[in-house]
Amino acid sequence: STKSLPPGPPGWPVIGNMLDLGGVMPHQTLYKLQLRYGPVMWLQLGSIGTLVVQSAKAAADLFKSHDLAISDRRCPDVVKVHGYNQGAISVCRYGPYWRFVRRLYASELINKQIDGMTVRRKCIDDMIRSIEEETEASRARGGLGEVIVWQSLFLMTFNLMGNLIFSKDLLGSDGKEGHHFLDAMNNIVEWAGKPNVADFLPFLKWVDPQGLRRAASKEMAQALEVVAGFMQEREKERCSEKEKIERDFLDALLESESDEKEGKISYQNIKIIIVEAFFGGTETTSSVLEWTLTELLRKPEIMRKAQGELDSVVGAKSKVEESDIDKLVYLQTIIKETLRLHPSLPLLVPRNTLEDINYMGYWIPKNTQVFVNAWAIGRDPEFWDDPLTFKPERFLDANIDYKGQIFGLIPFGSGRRMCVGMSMAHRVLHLAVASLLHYFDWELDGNIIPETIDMNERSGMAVRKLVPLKAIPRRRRMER
Ligand code: HEM
Repeated sequence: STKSLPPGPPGWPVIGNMLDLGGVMPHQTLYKLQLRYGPVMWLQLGSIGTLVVQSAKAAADLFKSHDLAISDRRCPDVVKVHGYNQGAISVCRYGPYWRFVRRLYASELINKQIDGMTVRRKCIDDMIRSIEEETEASRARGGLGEVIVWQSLFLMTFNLMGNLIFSKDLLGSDGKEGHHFLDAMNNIVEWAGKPNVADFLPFLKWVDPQGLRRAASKEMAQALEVVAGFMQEREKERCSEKEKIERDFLDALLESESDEKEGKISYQNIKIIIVEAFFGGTETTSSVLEWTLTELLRKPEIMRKAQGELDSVVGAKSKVEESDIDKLVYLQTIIKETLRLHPSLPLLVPRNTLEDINYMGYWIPKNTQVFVNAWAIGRDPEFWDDPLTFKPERFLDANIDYKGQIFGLIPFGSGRRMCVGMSMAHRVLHLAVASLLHYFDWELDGNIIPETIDMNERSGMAVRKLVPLKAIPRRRRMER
């Protein structure tokens, strides 16, 4: 029995179970398949053997007993353009380069408390201002003041990364390069999100039958070129006498380029690490914010309760501060509940086994792709009561967090390769939701019944709402 693979649907010759993966939302297809095959499943995707893990118990066993063995990544073919898979820590091989860059990332980008706090404050204030401007513009056009919330949320996260990395807003009145960069990023994601037969049937790799690699290569070149422009500008500044006040992530990367003692990051890899930070830190966070507001608009009594808490903790202060977050206990449960039902990366980032493993009585060979379905695990009926209902109260008396040790809630993954940006995301999510509810009452157009809001998903850099949320913000606070 230790030599058998987990159960799974029978496959076709050559393509195996490729058709079982479904269309653009494989996490949903896999969730349905577990009804027949159980929470640990095997799929043969062309030549790639794939282990699928879909319950809290099975995830606990995997991460507790085999974390090191699953610390490598499986990287889609389109992501290999321009050496992206070698430079980006989310997809590079497990080893010394990954370790070195991850440490630098954590110390110089994610956990820079003081600078980070100032930047977060600025970007959240800009977000509130942009929502006010949008709503005023809508009223000026004779509308109800309705806004497409996503735009302001994404702008906030994009400019947050721009400020932490380059010390400037990339999207704004004069951000031409920022728009080029964003267009290229969106296009790469579109190409990378399309199922690519060359991933499953490697003999087709060199033919690139769908042209995905060629298209992604062109867009990646454009994104890297924009970053190269910023780097050249910075290098000139660094050579000049002008003294720079704050040291940002770009400075840290450029310094490490010549740091012989610790390791060395090539010029190309610096560009790749920067592109990756935008991929990792923007749409993931803004999609969770959009889902949070959506869930609150569907259940206005939960929104009112959160605002009641804000009134008692933040009171008449004009701004929510980061130091308030620990006291906003109900708000924290809302974020957890949103991440349970709407993890931005539902299958995490696919892993790859470094060796054969004996897992829950099954034999999993070396070089197996591993999908951990965090989306299905958040709906696991063995772990959660009434799993399909949005109910933040479930967390009030439960000691459950998302730091990767409670396996029913793993939106940031677990183990060595879990999200390095989690603590930044945690701060931004709480500060942003608290500010959105502190400044505004949110309403739907009177013709829309809350329960009928479209909850379908679309995939991109992260899984977000297919139909962007539209809502009417009404100012609660006069001062900002
Ligand atoms: C709500 C926001 C976010 C969510 C839900 C999220 C989720 C995830 C997940 C599921 C993984 C894969 C974990 C695994 O395989 O176990 C991951 C990896 C990663 N995330 Fe995030 N993330 C978020 C925000 C961020 C931010 C703000 C950054 C950086 C600025 C970031 C950078 C990364 C990187 C670099 C990795 C790769 C880590 C590695 O392979 O060692 N993420 N993230």
